[in-house]
Amino acid sequence: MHVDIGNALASVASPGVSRDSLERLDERVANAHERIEAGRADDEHGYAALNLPERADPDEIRSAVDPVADAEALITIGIGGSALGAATIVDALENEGDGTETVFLDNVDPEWVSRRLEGLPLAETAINVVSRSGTTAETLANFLVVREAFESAGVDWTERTIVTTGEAGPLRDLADRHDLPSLRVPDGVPGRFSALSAVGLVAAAVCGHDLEALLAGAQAEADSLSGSLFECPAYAYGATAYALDQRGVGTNAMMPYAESLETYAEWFAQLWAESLGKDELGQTPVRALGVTDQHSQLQLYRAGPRETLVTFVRSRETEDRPIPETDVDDLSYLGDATLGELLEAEFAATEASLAAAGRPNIRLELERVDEYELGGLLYGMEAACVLAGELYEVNAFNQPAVEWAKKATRGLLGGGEFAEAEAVAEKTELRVER
Ligand SMILES: O=P(O)(O)OC[C@H]1O[C@H](O)[C@H](O)[C@@H](O)[C@@H]1O
Repeated sequence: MHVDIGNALASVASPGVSRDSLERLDERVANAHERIEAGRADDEHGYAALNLPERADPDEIRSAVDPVADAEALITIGIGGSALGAATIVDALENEGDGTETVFLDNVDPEWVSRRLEGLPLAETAINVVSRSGTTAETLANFLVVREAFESAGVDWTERTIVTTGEAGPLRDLADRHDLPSLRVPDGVPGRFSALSAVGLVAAAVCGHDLEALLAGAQAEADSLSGSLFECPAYAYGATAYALDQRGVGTNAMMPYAESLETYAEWFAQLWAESLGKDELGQTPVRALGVTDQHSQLQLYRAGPRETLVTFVRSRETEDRPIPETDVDDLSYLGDATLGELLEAEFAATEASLAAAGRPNIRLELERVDEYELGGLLYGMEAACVLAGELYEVNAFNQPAVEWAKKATRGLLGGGEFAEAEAVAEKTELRVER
C-alpha cells in the first residue's frame, strides 16, 4: 500500500495540516508505536490483531473447509466484524475466485433474508457461521432460519456447516453438540480487526483464494511499521487523519475508485467508527464510491462545510475495455479512450477539483486488486486505526455503546432485564402522522 498525503498538507489545502505540525506529531507517533509494539509482544487484547499475519494458519483453515471446498454457493452468517472482513475479501477478489456464489446474511430483514435464500442449490451450498461472542442475536436467528431451510429441503446441514467462534458460548455449544468442524476466533482479536483470521479467511478459502498471499501482503505492511509517520504508510494515514480531525475535519469519506472495493469502504466504516468513536471523540466515516459518488456526494465535499477528508483508493493496474467509436461528433472524445482511461481521468479530475478548492484528500494506492495488495490494505488500515486510537487516547478495542443496544434488544424481546431501553421507548412522545 502506498499513501500520498500531499493534498492534506496546508500548502495546497485548507484546512490541512502543515508538514511542521506533522513533524511535531511524529514524537507522539514514536511513543504510540512503542506502545503498540509492547502490546503486540505481549499479545494484549486488540494489539494481538496486528500479529495475525504470522499467527493465522492457512492449513488449519483449508482442512476445516475441505468437506465443502467444492460448494457451488456459500452462505456466510455473521454481522459487523464477523461478516465485513470476509465480504470485503470475496467481493474484492470475485474475478479471481473459483466462481462460488456468495451470500452474506447479516441483516435480519425477513423479506431480504427470504430473497437471499431463494434459488440457492442447498444440496451444493456451504454454511459459514461466524460470531466471536457466539451470542449475537442476528447471527443465531439467521442460522436457525438457514438450518430450517436446509431441513425443509431434505439437506443435512450438519454436513455442510463450518463454525468460527470463541472458546465458549452458545454457538460453540451448538458446534460441539452436532460435531461440526469449527475454528477459533483468536484470543485478543476484536471482531473488526479479525479479517485476517479464520473469521475472514474461511469464506476466502471456500472461494479458492490464496490465503498465503493475503497474509504475505499483510506481513509486508506489518514489517513497515516504524516509529515515524514519514517512514510508514499506515501511520502516515492514521496520523494525518487524526491531525485533520484536530483541525475540524470530522468526517472521513472513504472513496475507492474500484467497484470491487465497495464493500471495503463498509468494512472501513465499522473499523473507524467503532474503534475511535469514544469519549465524544472520533471521525465519522462515510462510504463513497468513485466514480458513482462524483455525481452525488462530491458537491458536498467540494462546496459544503470544510469538514471532510476524502480518502481515495486507487488501483494502478486494472482490466480494461475499449469504448466503441461513434459517428456522433460530440462523443468523439470518447472514441479513442478506454473505460479504464475514463476512470483514471475521472479520478484525477476529482482529486484535482478537491485540491483546487482547498479540500484535504489522501490517496491510497494499490498495485492492483489481488490477494497480496488487499491483505496489505486491510492490515494497513487496522494499524492506522490502532495508531489513531493511541493519538486520541481512547480504547480502540471496545464498543460499549454498541453493547448497550445489544442488551436493550434482548431486554425488549424478553431475553433479559434492561430498564433503560424501556425508559427510552417511553420518551417517544412526539408523533406526527398523516
Ligand atoms: O462476532 P460477534 O460476537 O457476533 O459480534 C458481531 C458484532 O457485534 C457487535 O455489534 C459489535 O459491536 C461488533 O464489533 C461485532 O463485530
